[in-house]
Amino acid sequence: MSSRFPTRPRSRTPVQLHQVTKVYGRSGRAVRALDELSLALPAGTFTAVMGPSGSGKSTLLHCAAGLDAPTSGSVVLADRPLDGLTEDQLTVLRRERAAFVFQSFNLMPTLNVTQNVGLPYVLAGRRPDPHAVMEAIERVGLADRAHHLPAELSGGQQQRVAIARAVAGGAEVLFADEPTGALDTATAGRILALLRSAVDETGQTIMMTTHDPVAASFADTVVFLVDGRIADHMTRPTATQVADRLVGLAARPATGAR
Ligand SMILES: Nc1ncnc2c1ncn2[C@@H]1O[C@H](COP(=O)(O)OP(=O)(O)OP(=O)(O)O)[C@@H](O)[C@H]1O
Repeated sequence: MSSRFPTRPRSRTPVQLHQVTKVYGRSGRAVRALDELSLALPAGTFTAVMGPSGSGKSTLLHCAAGLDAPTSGSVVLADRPLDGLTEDQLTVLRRERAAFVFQSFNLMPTLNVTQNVGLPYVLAGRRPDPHAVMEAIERVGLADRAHHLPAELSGGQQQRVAIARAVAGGAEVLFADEPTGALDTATAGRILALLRSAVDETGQTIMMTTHDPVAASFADTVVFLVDGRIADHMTRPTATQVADRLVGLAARPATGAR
């Protein structure tokens, strides 16, 4: 897949967060979703973010992707500090350097599957590469739905279109929030293998939240959040090790290790 995509100069550390705190709400009702969290993702790596419900996983992804602004601290995406960028500049940066697989799928309802997957090319002012688009659609198992509209697909199928689009577009960084949450085990395995190959074959950098130790085992590194802080890291994880670590974390308070 890689050879057909336009190559751009890539960052060596495309995602960087420095002492990021995110507080929602005010005074008595304030929630500290991220607490002075620092993290750097090297190019061409796959990182899974895990932790209990409410530990800050989605907030971390949103802040790292420039979809939400931290209360304090700084975020650098593809070598651009996000602080001080206008909303228009942020939109262009996200469009040119990042791709998103979020639970709100953001598929264009009037475009069919093929057109949705080719959309990053159109937004970048290029003609979609039909081979790359079709290959991505085949790899998420939707070749027989290529001309269907999103409304004619199940939720899990729509999610797979979003994944095909993110991979086919060749974005430098792919942010995925529970990308396999709505999928059966076999389809999830297929999608995770596709994400893994996007890292190994095209050098994409992936940051993915998940509750599933099997999904996390496809990553190079797992970051465990507790109360908005990084409580632990694991490299070259196996599903069993991840599951054991989650049980261990649930049994103790956050260490505050960062
Ligand atoms: N817009 C918001 N306004 C107020 N509080 C919020 C908002 N978004 C998130 N929070 C709070 O911030 C904390 C972290 O939420 P976040 O969605 O990042 O957690 P999560 O780890 O992704 O959870 P889950 O696994 O349940 O999806 C939670 O306590 C949540 O209630």
